[in-house]
Amino acid sequence: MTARAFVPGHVTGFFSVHAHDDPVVAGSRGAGLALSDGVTVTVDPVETVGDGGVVLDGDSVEMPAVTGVVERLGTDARVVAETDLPISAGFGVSGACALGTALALDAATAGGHTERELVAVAHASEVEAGTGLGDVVGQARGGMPIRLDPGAPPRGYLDGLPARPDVEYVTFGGLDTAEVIGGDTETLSRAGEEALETLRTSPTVETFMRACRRFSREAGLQTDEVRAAIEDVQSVGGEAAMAMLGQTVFALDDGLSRAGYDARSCRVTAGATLVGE
Ligand SMILES: Nc1ncnc2c1ncn2[C@@H]1O[C@H](COP(=O)(O)OP(=O)(O)OP(=O)(O)O)[C@@H](O)[C@H]1O
Ligand SMILES: CC(C)(CO)[C@@H](O)C(=O)[O-]
Repeated sequence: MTARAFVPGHVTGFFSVHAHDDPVVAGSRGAGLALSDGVTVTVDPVETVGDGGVVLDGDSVEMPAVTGVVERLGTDARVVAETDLPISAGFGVSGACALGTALALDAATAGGHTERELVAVAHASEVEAGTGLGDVVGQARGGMPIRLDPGAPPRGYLDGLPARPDVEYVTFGGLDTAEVIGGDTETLSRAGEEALETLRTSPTVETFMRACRRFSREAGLQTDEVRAAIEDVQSVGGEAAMAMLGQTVFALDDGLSRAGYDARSCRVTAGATLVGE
Protein backbone atom coordinates (compact mmCIF):
# COMPACT_ATOMS: atom_id res chain seq x y z
CA MET A 1 0.00 0.00 0.00
CA THR A 2 1.29 3.48 -0.83
CA ALA A 3 0.68 6.51 1.36
CA ARG A 4 1.16 10.21 0.88
CA ALA A 5 1.94 13.20 3.09
CA PHE A 6 2.12 16.93 2.52
CA VAL A 7 4.77 18.85 4.43
CA PRO A 8 4.95 22.65 4.33
CA GLY A 9 8.15 24.40 3.37
CA HIS A 10 9.81 25.97 6.41
CA VAL A 11 11.78 29.17 6.33
CA THR A 12 13.95 29.87 9.34
CA GLY A 13 14.48 33.59 9.94
CA PHE A 14 17.09 33.26 12.70
CA PHE A 15 18.60 30.42 14.70
CA SER A 16 21.30 29.28 17.11
CA VAL A 17 23.06 25.92 16.92
CA HIS A 18 22.92 23.45 19.84
CA ALA A 19 25.08 20.38 19.32
CA HIS A 20 24.54 17.12 21.23
CA ASP A 21 25.68 13.53 20.78
CA ASP A 22 22.05 12.39 20.65
CA PRO A 23 20.55 13.65 17.35
CA VAL A 24 17.06 13.78 18.91
CA VAL A 25 18.35 16.26 21.49
CA ALA A 26 20.62 18.25 19.13
CA GLY A 27 19.03 21.03 17.10
CA SER A 28 18.51 24.74 16.93
CA ARG A 29 16.51 27.44 18.65
CA GLY A 30 14.97 30.12 16.49
CA ALA A 31 11.86 31.17 14.64
CA GLY A 32 10.38 30.88 11.19
CA LEU A 33 7.36 30.28 9.01
CA ALA A 34 5.65 27.17 7.62
CA LEU A 35 4.55 27.79 4.02
CA SER A 36 1.67 26.52 1.93
CA ASP A 37 4.26 25.84 -0.78
CA GLY A 38 5.70 22.52 0.36
CA VAL A 39 6.59 18.96 -0.55
CA THR A 40 4.26 16.09 -1.38
CA VAL A 41 5.88 12.78 -0.45
CA THR A 42 4.53 9.47 -1.72
CA VAL A 43 5.93 6.31 -0.18
CA ASP A 44 5.74 2.78 -1.50
CA PRO A 45 7.20 0.14 0.83
CA VAL A 46 9.29 -2.57 -0.89
CA GLU A 47 10.15 -6.08 0.28
CA THR A 48 13.80 -6.18 -0.70
CA VAL A 49 16.35 -3.94 1.01
CA GLY A 50 18.19 -1.94 -1.66
CA ASP A 51 15.16 -1.63 -3.93
CA GLY A 52 14.23 1.73 -2.43
CA GLY A 53 15.50 5.18 -3.34
CA VAL A 54 14.46 8.79 -3.54
CA VAL A 55 13.06 10.49 -6.62
CA LEU A 56 12.81 14.26 -6.30
CA ASP A 57 10.87 16.02 -9.05
CA GLY A 58 11.58 13.15 -11.42
CA ASP A 59 15.31 12.77 -10.67
CA SER A 60 16.89 9.97 -8.67
CA VAL A 61 18.78 11.73 -5.85
CA GLU A 62 20.79 11.03 -2.71
CA MET A 63 18.98 12.36 0.32
CA PRO A 64 20.61 11.08 3.50
CA ALA A 65 17.86 12.54 5.72
CA VAL A 66 15.32 10.31 3.95
CA THR A 67 17.59 7.27 3.95
CA GLY A 68 17.97 7.72 7.71
CA VAL A 69 14.20 7.67 8.20
CA VAL A 70 13.78 4.54 6.10
CA GLU A 71 16.55 2.79 8.06
CA ARG A 72 15.13 3.82 11.42
CA LEU A 73 11.64 2.59 10.51
CA GLY A 74 13.11 -0.69 9.29
CA THR A 75 11.16 -1.05 6.02
CA ASP A 76 12.76 -0.18 2.68
CA ALA A 77 10.69 2.09 0.49
CA ARG A 78 10.50 3.98 -2.76
CA VAL A 79 10.09 7.64 -1.94
CA VAL A 80 8.77 10.05 -4.54
CA ALA A 81 8.88 13.72 -3.57
CA GLU A 82 7.40 16.56 -5.59
CA THR A 83 7.85 20.23 -4.91
CA ASP A 84 7.80 23.62 -6.59
CA LEU A 85 10.21 24.93 -3.95
CA PRO A 86 13.85 25.52 -4.87
CA ILE A 87 16.30 23.04 -3.24
CA SER A 88 19.04 24.22 -0.86
CA ALA A 89 17.58 27.71 -0.85
CA GLY A 90 16.24 27.91 2.71
CA PHE A 91 12.90 26.11 2.45
CA GLY A 92 13.81 22.94 4.36
CA VAL A 93 13.11 20.60 1.46
CA SER A 94 15.23 17.81 2.97
CA GLY A 95 13.43 18.14 6.32
CA ALA A 96 10.10 18.03 4.49
CA CYS A 97 11.15 14.90 2.62
CA ALA A 98 12.29 13.25 5.86
CA LEU A 99 9.10 14.10 7.77
CA GLY A 100 6.85 13.20 4.84
CA THR A 101 8.62 9.87 4.51
CA ALA A 102 8.23 9.15 8.24
CA LEU A 103 4.49 9.94 8.23
CA ALA A 104 3.70 8.15 4.97
CA LEU A 105 5.89 5.09 5.58
CA ASP A 106 4.30 4.55 8.97
CA ALA A 107 0.84 4.85 7.39
CA ALA A 108 1.71 2.54 4.50
CA THR A 109 3.02 -0.18 6.79
CA ALA A 110 0.59 0.35 9.70
CA GLY A 111 3.77 0.93 11.69
CA GLY A 112 1.90 2.01 14.80
CA HIS A 113 4.11 4.96 15.72
CA THR A 114 2.78 8.14 17.28
CA GLU A 115 3.28 11.55 15.70
CA ARG A 116 5.83 12.44 18.36
CA GLU A 117 7.88 9.35 17.51
CA LEU A 118 7.75 10.03 13.77
CA VAL A 119 8.78 13.66 14.21
CA ALA A 120 11.71 12.50 16.38
CA VAL A 121 12.76 9.94 13.73
CA ALA A 122 12.68 12.59 10.98
CA HIS A 123 14.45 15.21 13.11
CA ALA A 124 17.22 12.80 14.16
CA SER A 125 17.76 11.69 10.55
CA GLU A 126 17.91 15.30 9.34
CA VAL A 127 20.40 16.25 12.08
CA GLU A 128 22.60 13.24 11.31
CA ALA A 129 22.51 14.10 7.61
CA GLY A 130 23.71 17.63 8.49
CA THR A 131 21.01 19.22 6.33
CA GLY A 132 18.95 20.89 9.07
CA LEU A 133 18.48 21.41 12.78
CA GLY A 134 15.02 22.86 13.26
CA ASP A 135 13.01 22.56 10.07
CA VAL A 136 11.36 19.24 10.90
CA VAL A 137 9.85 20.35 14.21
CA GLY A 138 8.70 23.60 12.59
CA GLN A 139 7.15 21.71 9.70
CA ALA A 140 5.35 19.36 12.07
CA ARG A 141 3.90 22.26 14.05
CA GLY A 142 3.08 24.66 11.22
CA GLY A 143 2.23 28.36 11.57
CA MET A 144 5.01 30.66 12.74
CA PRO A 145 6.97 28.41 15.10
CA ILE A 146 9.18 29.82 17.82
CA ARG A 147 11.64 27.11 18.78
CA LEU A 148 12.41 27.78 22.42
CA ASP A 149 14.39 24.57 23.02
CA PRO A 150 16.54 22.60 20.59
CA GLY A 151 15.67 19.05 19.57
CA ALA A 152 12.56 17.01 18.88
CA PRO A 153 9.81 16.12 21.36
CA PRO A 154 9.82 15.33 24.27
CA ARG A 155 12.60 17.97 23.98
CA GLY A 156 12.21 20.93 21.69
CA TYR A 157 9.55 23.02 23.38
CA LEU A 158 7.78 25.13 20.75
CA ASP A 159 5.61 28.20 20.91
CA GLY A 160 4.49 30.30 17.96
CA LEU A 161 3.19 33.60 16.71
CA PRO A 162 -0.56 33.31 16.07
CA ALA A 163 -0.34 35.40 12.86
CA ARG A 164 -0.86 33.79 9.42
CA PRO A 165 0.47 36.37 6.94
CA ASP A 166 0.64 36.05 3.18
CA VAL A 167 4.25 35.70 2.07
CA GLU A 168 6.26 36.25 -1.09
CA TYR A 169 9.72 34.93 -1.86
CA VAL A 170 12.45 35.19 -4.45
CA THR A 171 15.59 33.05 -4.70
CA PHE A 172 18.95 34.11 -6.13
CA GLY A 173 20.70 30.81 -5.38
CA GLY A 174 21.46 28.20 -2.76
CA LEU A 175 23.66 28.06 0.34
CA ASP A 176 25.19 24.82 1.57
CA THR A 177 23.47 24.16 4.89
CA ALA A 178 25.89 21.40 5.91
CA GLU A 179 28.83 23.74 5.34
CA VAL A 180 27.34 26.58 7.43
CA ILE A 181 26.10 24.50 10.36
CA GLY A 182 29.19 22.29 10.27
CA GLY A 183 31.51 25.33 10.43
CA ASP A 184 32.21 27.94 13.11
CA THR A 185 28.76 28.91 14.37
CA GLU A 186 29.73 30.97 17.43
CA THR A 187 28.93 34.43 16.01
CA LEU A 188 25.82 33.15 14.28
CA SER A 189 24.54 31.48 17.42
CA ARG A 190 25.15 34.56 19.55
CA ALA A 191 23.14 36.64 17.06
CA GLY A 192 20.43 33.94 17.02
CA GLU A 193 20.10 33.95 20.81
CA GLU A 194 19.79 37.74 20.82
CA ALA A 195 17.13 37.60 18.11
CA LEU A 196 15.13 35.03 20.09
CA GLU A 197 15.32 37.18 23.21
CA THR A 198 14.10 40.18 21.21
CA LEU A 199 11.15 38.20 19.84
CA ARG A 200 10.23 36.81 23.26
CA THR A 201 10.14 40.34 24.66
CA SER A 202 7.91 41.52 21.83
CA PRO A 203 6.24 38.56 20.08
CA THR A 204 4.90 40.29 16.96
CA VAL A 205 5.40 39.73 13.24
CA GLU A 206 7.05 43.16 12.93
CA THR A 207 9.59 42.31 15.63
CA PHE A 208 10.16 38.92 14.01
CA MET A 209 11.01 40.51 10.65
CA ARG A 210 13.32 43.08 12.27
CA ALA A 211 15.05 40.37 14.34
CA CYS A 212 15.55 38.24 11.19
CA ARG A 213 17.15 41.15 9.31
CA ARG A 214 19.49 41.93 12.15
CA PHE A 215 20.41 38.26 12.53
CA SER A 216 21.36 37.74 8.87
CA ARG A 217 23.43 40.94 8.95
CA GLU A 218 25.26 40.07 12.18
CA ALA A 219 25.80 36.46 11.14
CA GLY A 220 27.42 37.77 7.95
CA LEU A 221 25.15 35.69 5.70
CA GLN A 222 23.61 38.34 3.45
CA THR A 223 24.82 38.39 -0.15
CA ASP A 224 24.70 41.62 -2.17
CA GLU A 225 21.56 40.54 -4.03
CA VAL A 226 19.82 39.57 -0.80
CA ARG A 227 20.73 42.87 0.87
CA ALA A 228 19.53 44.86 -2.15
CA ALA A 229 16.21 43.02 -2.32
CA ILE A 230 15.52 43.53 1.39
CA GLU A 231 16.28 47.25 1.02
CA ASP A 232 14.13 47.53 -2.10
CA VAL A 233 11.14 46.05 -0.24
CA GLN A 234 11.71 48.36 2.70
CA SER A 235 11.91 51.36 0.38
CA VAL A 236 8.33 50.69 -0.77
CA GLY A 237 7.21 50.41 2.87
CA GLY A 238 7.30 46.59 2.99
CA GLU A 239 8.89 44.06 5.35
CA ALA A 240 11.47 41.56 4.08
CA ALA A 241 14.24 39.34 5.44
CA MET A 242 16.59 36.53 4.41
CA ALA A 243 15.67 32.83 4.55
CA MET A 244 18.10 30.48 6.31
CA LEU A 245 19.92 28.98 4.67
CA GLY A 246 19.66 30.17 1.11
CA GLN A 247 20.14 33.22 -1.07
CA THR A 248 16.45 33.81 -0.63
CA VAL A 249 14.43 36.83 0.45
CA PHE A 250 10.92 36.50 1.85
CA ALA A 251 8.52 39.37 2.37
CA LEU A 252 5.16 39.92 4.03
CA ASP A 253 2.13 40.33 1.77
CA ASP A 254 3.09 41.57 -1.72
CA GLY A 255 6.23 43.44 -0.63
CA LEU A 256 8.51 41.91 -3.26
CA SER A 257 6.12 42.40 -6.19
CA ARG A 258 5.55 45.99 -5.14
CA ALA A 259 9.33 46.47 -5.20
CA GLY A 260 9.39 45.13 -8.79
CA TYR A 261 10.55 41.55 -8.16
CA ASP A 262 9.17 38.51 -9.93
CA ALA A 263 8.20 36.74 -6.71
CA ARG A 264 6.20 33.66 -5.81
CA SER A 265 3.41 34.02 -3.29
CA CYS A 266 2.01 31.64 -0.67
CA ARG A 267 0.56 31.67 2.83
CA VAL A 268 1.67 30.70 6.30
CA THR A 269 -0.03 27.37 6.82
CA ALA A 270 -0.73 24.43 9.16
CA GLY A 271 1.67 21.57 9.88
CA ALA A 272 2.48 18.34 8.04
CA THR A 273 -0.32 15.89 7.41
CA LEU A 274 -1.17 12.66 5.62
CA VAL A 275 -3.27 13.23 2.52
CA GLY A 276 -5.52 10.98 0.44
CA GLU A 277 -4.34 9.44 -2.82
N1 LIG B 1 19.43 19.32 -7.14
C1 LIG B 1 19.82 19.28 -5.87
N2 LIG B 1 20.49 20.31 -5.34
C2 LIG B 1 20.87 20.28 -4.05
N3 LIG B 1 20.61 19.27 -3.21
C3 LIG B 1 19.96 18.22 -3.70
C4 LIG B 1 19.51 18.16 -5.04
N4 LIG B 1 18.87 17.03 -5.20
C5 LIG B 1 18.91 16.40 -4.03
N5 LIG B 1 19.58 17.07 -3.12
C6 LIG B 1 19.72 16.66 -1.74
O1 LIG B 1 18.78 17.50 -1.04
C7 LIG B 1 19.29 17.86 0.23
C8 LIG B 1 19.29 19.39 0.30
O2 LIG B 1 19.51 19.78 1.61
P1 LIG B 1 19.79 21.29 2.04
O3 LIG B 1 19.77 21.31 3.51
O4 LIG B 1 20.96 21.82 1.30
O5 LIG B 1 18.56 22.08 1.44
P2 LIG B 1 17.08 22.15 1.90
O6 LIG B 1 16.71 20.91 2.58
O7 LIG B 1 16.30 22.61 0.74
O8 LIG B 1 16.99 23.20 3.06
P3 LIG B 1 17.63 24.54 3.54
O9 LIG B 1 18.12 25.27 2.35
O10 LIG B 1 16.47 25.12 4.21
O11 LIG B 1 18.69 24.15 4.47
C9 LIG B 1 20.66 17.24 0.36
O12 LIG B 1 20.51 16.02 1.07
C10 LIG B 1 21.06 16.92 -1.08
O13 LIG B 1 21.87 15.78 -1.15
C1 LIG C 1 19.83 25.07 10.06
C2 LIG C 1 18.58 25.56 9.34
C3 LIG C 1 18.60 27.06 9.25
C4 LIG C 1 18.64 24.98 7.90
O1 LIG C 1 17.51 25.28 7.16
C5 LIG C 1 17.31 25.07 10.02
O2 LIG C 1 17.23 23.69 10.00
C6 LIG C 1 17.19 25.57 11.45
O3 LIG C 1 16.62 26.61 11.67
O4 LIG C 1 17.68 24.88 12.35
